[in-house]
Amino acid sequence: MRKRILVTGGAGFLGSHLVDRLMMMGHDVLVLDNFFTGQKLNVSHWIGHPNFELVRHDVVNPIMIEVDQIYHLACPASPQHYQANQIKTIKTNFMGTSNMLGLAKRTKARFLLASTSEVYGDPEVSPQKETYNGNVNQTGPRACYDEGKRVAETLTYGYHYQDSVDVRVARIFNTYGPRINPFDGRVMSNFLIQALKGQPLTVYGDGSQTRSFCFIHDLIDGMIALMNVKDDQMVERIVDPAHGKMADVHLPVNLGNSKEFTIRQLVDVIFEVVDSLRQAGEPALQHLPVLEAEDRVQYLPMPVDDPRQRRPDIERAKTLLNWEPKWELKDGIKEMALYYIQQIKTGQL
Ligand SMILES: O=C(O)[C@H]1O[C@H](OP(=O)(O)OP(=O)(O)OC[C@H]2O[C@@H](n3ccc(=O)[nH]c3=O)[C@H](O)[C@@H]2O)[C@H](O)[C@@H](O)[C@@H]1O
Repeated sequence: MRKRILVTGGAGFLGSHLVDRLMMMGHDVLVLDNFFTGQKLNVSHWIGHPNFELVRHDVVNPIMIEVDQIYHLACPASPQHYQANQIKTIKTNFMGTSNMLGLAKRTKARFLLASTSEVYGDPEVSPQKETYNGNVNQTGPRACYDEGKRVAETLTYGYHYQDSVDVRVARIFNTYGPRINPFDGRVMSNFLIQALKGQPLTVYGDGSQTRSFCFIHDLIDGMIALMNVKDDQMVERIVDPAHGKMADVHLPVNLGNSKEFTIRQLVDVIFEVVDSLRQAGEPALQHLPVLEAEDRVQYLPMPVDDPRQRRPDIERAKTLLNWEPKWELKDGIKEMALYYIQQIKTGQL
């Protein structure tokens, strides 16, 4: 059924892929973005389409519109970007989420919060289940994002229990793919650009920290499935971590790939992909330098509070949504490399 769907942060990396899919499903899509990290170019192919609307708007300010569903993604996601203006990051998560939940309440729209694995902080358990309450440093440099998303979750459940807003919370783990800004600062874009340009890969710490990388198309499948699953299925009868007794709990859902890699292992996969593209004769790479094996990695200090390990337990998503990631890391990295190669060819990089 055709719906009117709002995507906040819809010109960003995740948002624009979500918009593509919703548009292709035939929905009316309204994008709000303040273009702090989002880019018009990510959605420019929809401009002029009768089902599509793009509005420059900061979710910190309320907006009055009529919608059936809200995907609330607006917030810078790269540690470099969200730490650049910590107050703004907290405001975006607190005030922005409050405004969008107010809108959901008024319009009776279903609301999906794009939360994050960062709510688990530097986890002491692996893999991380939705019932794990996390280990977050609330005064550290990442707190603006981690605590911001935690309070966004709290607000979401507040509106659910108090005002019966139909909500879903997706805890999104590291996601990668085409359209991540090459200067985003996160590991996948940094490493790929460096490998393509023949620069040393900047490994923070000794590279033994782990992450689990989900390809964008898998993630979007999961988000849409979560938005459209029946409300009564969201509730699970479990031992409630809040008081240790059996209770019906409306839980968030981890969305991510459960295959875990050390950052050193990621370096190897990146080189495997880029070297094979070079060997296949990719013309854009022929004039770029290639480093000797011993010069290919540069070790830099570990950022403060950088989580040592991260891997989602996705059993809940598998059962509830009949969903699991399909893309292999190597294949996803190749797609992303081809996207940057196109930018190199057109002189944008
Ligand atoms: O995706 C998630 O679950 C969340 O985690 C990410 O944070 P982080 O995992 O630290 O993302 P990156 O900046 O990509 O770093 C991943 C790992 O690679 C390392 N890294 C990063 C960049 C680099 O050049 N070199 C490097 O070794 C970092 O120290 C970290 O251990 C981002 O904060 C969010 O996009 C997101 O909500």
